[in-house]
Amino acid sequence: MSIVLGAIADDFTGATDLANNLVRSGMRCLQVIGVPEGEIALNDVDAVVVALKSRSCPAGEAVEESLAALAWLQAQGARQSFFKYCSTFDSTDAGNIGPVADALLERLGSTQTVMVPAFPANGRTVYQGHLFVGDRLLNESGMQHHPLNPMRDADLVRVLGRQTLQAVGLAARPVLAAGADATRDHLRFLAEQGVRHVICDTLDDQDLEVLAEALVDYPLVTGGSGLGQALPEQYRHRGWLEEVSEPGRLSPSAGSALVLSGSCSRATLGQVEHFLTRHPGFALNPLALAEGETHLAEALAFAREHLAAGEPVLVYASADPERVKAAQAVLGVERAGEAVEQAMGQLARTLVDEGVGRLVVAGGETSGAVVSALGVRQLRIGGQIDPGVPWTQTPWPGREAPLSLTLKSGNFGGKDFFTRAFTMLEQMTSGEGRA
Ligand SMILES: Nc1ncnc2c1ncn2[C@@H]1O[C@H](COP(=O)(O)OP(=O)(O)O)[C@@H](O)[C@H]1O
Ligand SMILES: O=C(O)[C@@H](O)C(=O)COP(=O)(O)O
Repeated sequence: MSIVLGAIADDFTGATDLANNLVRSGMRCLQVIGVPEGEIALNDVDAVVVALKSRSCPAGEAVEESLAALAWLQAQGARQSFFKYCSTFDSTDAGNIGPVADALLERLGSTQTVMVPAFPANGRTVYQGHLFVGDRLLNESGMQHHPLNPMRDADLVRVLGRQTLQAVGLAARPVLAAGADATRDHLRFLAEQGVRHVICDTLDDQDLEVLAEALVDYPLVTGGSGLGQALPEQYRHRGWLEEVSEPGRLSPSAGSALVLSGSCSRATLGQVEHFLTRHPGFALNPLALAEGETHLAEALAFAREHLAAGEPVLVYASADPERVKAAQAVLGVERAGEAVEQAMGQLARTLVDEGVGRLVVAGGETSGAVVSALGVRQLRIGGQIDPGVPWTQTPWPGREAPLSLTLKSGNFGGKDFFTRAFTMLEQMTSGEGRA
């Protein structure tokens, strides 16, 4: 059976975010980790999201992996391709959004794509090409301190212009306000001028609907998960989707509850603080991790003791910008990040093997490290905890219950996310309050 949408996500939390919105809009969606090596069963699947860890790697690698994902998705008959990146446009002047979008367009033999990072439900909007997080410009939102890709410019036409040699244009709000036909005309006009990448303003869900209608025939669209919320309705109009009930049903969960947090984003820092007022937590220090095995062994011992007592436990490296800078000053940006990511991967592997069955991971890169260490290949998408963050499940060898896993984008989720996630899983899997 052919799929309708083939998506390539540049990180794992972003992939579940997109998959979550597709499921909520009625698509049957499978998330795979990396490009599948062989055949996989795609009966009753409308969309596949291939999760890559290509946001912060060298641009050449990101291009190569994204093209491999595209080839696989096309082999599954995808009618439309979607390159998913962060709603805060996480990238640097070296890429990877520009180089990957250029390569995908070229491979698809297409001349234009759009950039729609907005996710209004989570406060990400674009006006006159400028990205806002809530009421702040991107470069004043906290994202200017991101450990790997500090976002110091909110003007996306300018940001993308530094990542590609191709012409970058804008579809501004007045065009969208005039409707889908006017938007299509504007895009065509820009294409005639040789504009390959069009940054699209988006203030609300209605703008996303206009964009989805104007873009349903584009071979490639790019952006955040907001567009993923609006496209399924257009596929339905075309008769490409069957009506399904409960696309996001989960199985009963079991096992102890662990939170691993490597995100230093503002929302996560608040969630860590909130969790620590109620439950135990161990703070990982990247400098101590780089010195040898002792610090990690202490973290493991701490987690084991509290998990054995039946408590949910948090292990976190999340720290404010000053502490992140201090660690980076000694180890360098990459080594500091790697030290934390490696530790998170080892903690996850060991503790899941020992009986953790419900795991929340905060941070995109961190989730990539954890999911890779666990060797997870596919995720079934369940109900939503907060916008952009669903519970997911994957079979776990030797256990009847699957491993329940949440990959939380750094900046998503309410203050009580870490505690509420476990309560909501209970409700979702016992049949009450399914999202
Ligand atoms: N205390 C710290 N010092 C330096 N780097 C850190 C620290 N804690 C986490 N990191 C690194 O910061 C990066 C955070 O990125 P990520 O997990 O994608 O979070 P987010 O989703 O907020 O972007 C990871 O590479 C992580 O290992
Ligand atoms: O679009 C988004 O904001 C998210 O889906 C996403 O990609 C977040 O990435 P991280 O904050 O790095 O988890």
